[in-house]
Amino acid sequence: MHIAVTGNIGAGKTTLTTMLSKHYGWEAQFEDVDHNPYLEDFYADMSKWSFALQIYFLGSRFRQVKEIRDSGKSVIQDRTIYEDAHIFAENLNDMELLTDRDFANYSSVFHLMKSFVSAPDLLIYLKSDVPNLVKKIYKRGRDYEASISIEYLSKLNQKYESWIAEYSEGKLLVIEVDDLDFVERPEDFGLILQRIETELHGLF
Ligand SMILES: Nc1ncnc2c1ncn2[C@@H]1O[C@H](COP(=O)(O)OP(=O)(O)O)[C@@H](O)[C@H]1O
Ligand SMILES: Nc1ncnc2c1ncn2[C@H]1C[C@H](O)[C@@H](COP(=O)(O)O)O1
Repeated sequence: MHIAVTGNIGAGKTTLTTMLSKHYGWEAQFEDVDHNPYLEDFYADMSKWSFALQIYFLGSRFRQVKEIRDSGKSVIQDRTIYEDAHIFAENLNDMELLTDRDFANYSSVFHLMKSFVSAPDLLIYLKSDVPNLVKKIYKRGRDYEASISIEYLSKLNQKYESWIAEYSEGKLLVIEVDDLDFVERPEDFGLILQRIETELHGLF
């Protein structure tokens, strides 16, 4: 079984992925952030590093998808390959931080990879508004993320909303995280578990 958690920067994906992995005994796959060779440079100069970062994330995410398929285990994945292309790369192109030529080159590699990728059995979208994302990014305190602008987060949120509205690759669960505190309130975490179990009925 393949479960994926999707959502904007700071929505709580890593936190929820960790909690669900412990609760259900699913293997967790996290994003390549701490050892990412481009992320810090990207935030310092997006236009210069956007193509290199996108190719890096695409490769890293494709490797994860392959591992999930080969392992035969139940895996929960923190962010999907779809978001790299449909949210981040597209947004960078819209913002003219990724040239049309580089975006076309990137997209052709992405579409080739996508033909080898199966959608997760369940996609859990953590929906959050920009002020709450800002608070959580600040709380997490990664120095290089201090330069993330409200404009950047808002554009990403718009992309998420459009992409989720059209998502039809598999089961989808939308969780409005701003109304919940699944970290401090066990009853809120319980609500999320209930909704997951309803969606995955028959697969457990
Ligand atoms: N429901 C929540 N309640 C309180 N703090 C949260 C919650 N979800 C996430 N956080 C905190 O917000 C920050 C960002 O969360 P994280 O899981 O890293 O988000 P993401 O992986 O989506 O970027 C972390 O400091 C985390 O502890
Ligand atoms: N494809 C991506 N392009 C640009 N930035 C990305 C991409 N994937 C992840 N990121 C960034 C956003 C955050 O700064 C870190 C970690 O993501 P998070 O949503 O906090 O788990 O990587």
